Amino acid sequence: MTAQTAEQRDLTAVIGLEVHVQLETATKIFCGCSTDTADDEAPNTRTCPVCLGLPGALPVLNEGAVEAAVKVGKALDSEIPEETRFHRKNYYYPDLPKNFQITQYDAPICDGGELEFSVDGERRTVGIERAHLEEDPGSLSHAGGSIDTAEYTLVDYNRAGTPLMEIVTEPDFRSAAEARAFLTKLTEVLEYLGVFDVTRNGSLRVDANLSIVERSAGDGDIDGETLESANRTEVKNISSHKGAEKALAYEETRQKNAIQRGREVEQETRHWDESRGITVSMRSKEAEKDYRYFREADLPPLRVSDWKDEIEIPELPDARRERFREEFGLDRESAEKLTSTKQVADFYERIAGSFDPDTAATWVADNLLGELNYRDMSITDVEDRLEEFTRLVELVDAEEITVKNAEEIVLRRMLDDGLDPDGIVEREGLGKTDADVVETAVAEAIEENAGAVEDYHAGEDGALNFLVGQVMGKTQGSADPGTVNELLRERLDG
Ligand SMILES: Nc1ncnc2c1ncn2[C@@H]1O[C@H](COP(=O)(O)OP(=O)(O)OP(=O)(O)O)[C@@H](O)[C@H]1O
Ligand SMILES: [Mg+2]
Ligand SMILES: [Mg+2]
Repeated sequence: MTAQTAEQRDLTAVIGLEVHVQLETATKIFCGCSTDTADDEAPNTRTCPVCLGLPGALPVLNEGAVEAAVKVGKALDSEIPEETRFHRKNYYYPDLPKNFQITQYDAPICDGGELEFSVDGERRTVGIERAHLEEDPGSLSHAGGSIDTAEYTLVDYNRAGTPLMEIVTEPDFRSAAEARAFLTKLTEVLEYLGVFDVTRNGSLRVDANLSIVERSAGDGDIDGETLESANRTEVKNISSHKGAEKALAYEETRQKNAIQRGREVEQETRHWDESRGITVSMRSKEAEKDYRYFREADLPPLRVSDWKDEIEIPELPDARRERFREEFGLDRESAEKLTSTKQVADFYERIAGSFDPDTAATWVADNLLGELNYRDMSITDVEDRLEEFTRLVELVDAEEITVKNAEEIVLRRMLDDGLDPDGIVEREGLGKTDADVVETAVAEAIEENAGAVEDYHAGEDGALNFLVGQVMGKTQGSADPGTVNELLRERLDG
């Protein structure tokens, strides 16, 4: 065998993701238990014989979960087959009281599809293999926090039976950054659909698959056979986009190192240890036959054929972005900011009509989102105050208050104290002062500051600013600095 140096070998990371997302429904997928979590909820309280897997209890499919799944399928350009079925996936683990999970196998509700996303300014498309419905198992808490060192583990079935969708991508990603950019886009789309809440704890969990394949020089795409035969690792249960990116970057380095040292990468399931920033081996990868899939006889096949056409989805982020650019003449950056969530886009769109779109964009994208972000608030916290916010922009637009006061005083007070803009303007005396009050202040400033006037005529730069400052002081900051500037020049030069 000829020895090749590491530099000569063209090693490429191949990545595919399985993304489990929690669908927003009021009740669980196969029973009437609530999905509403509270911070102080006691373990094992939102449970019933069905989600506890007691003998004889029968599942009943939640219509809302099916509707949400069809929406996801439409957004991902999947085919939604006439008939879809449920299967039992058998495994023995304490998070699963029935010892099987009801999931879908050979007839998932969404077949195929794709999603476009951007990474470093470039457009990419990833194939979707399938997306299916399933129930979430219970949650385990490992004493001390880490699965591999815990002395004991507690189990809570409140989560058991929460509706999940598993969205499986083709192995189309070639870097951890791409995988992360896809997750960002997917989350955005799911939120637009109104089927997903990113702020809910544990609402998204990723299994990240990675293998390293070697390309001979000049090879284009990697062929199917190479992908099949490559040993991949699956890092299970990563709970954030950033975690997925880091775990994949770690795996890429680890596997490349192994290959370059002439070692085989083992096909296995690994665990992402967030605190140590490493992946650790859990078990050899289970093969499909280990699960002994068989039909779930307690649930009849599901036909969505007549119903699926009636299920509508809203305009999705890419389309809305394009429309905002065309309709409101926004630049790419503003359009992106203003469509980052459906709620922001709706908010903007509702006020954009009343003003110049650029003014509205600055107020929503820069001022409002900036101040909200600083306070750890989101647009949903002010959604019902749209009228007040519109009034604020109106006050600025009509030059009744200065931009500076609007940004630094009125907006902040609105958010901190919940007051309305007119009330704040009144209380703080921020209304722009009458023209003659400003005139008088200008006249006084000139009279009282002979030195500065002399400096001004001598061409000294700071003198005018000094005089502007004097006038602003006399009017308690309520005069418009631009106007003051002009008035002073007129008087001094005239
Ligand atoms: N060579 C490869 N390298 C990296 N990822 C791959 C490779 N081949 C397939 N994958 C990815 O592995 C994932 C397989 O997911 P799938 O749910 O079909 O099976 P699984 O992981 O065996 O099942 P389970 O749901 O029980 O974990 C897909 O995201 C796919 O893109
Ligand atoms: Mg899977
Ligand atoms: Mg998997």
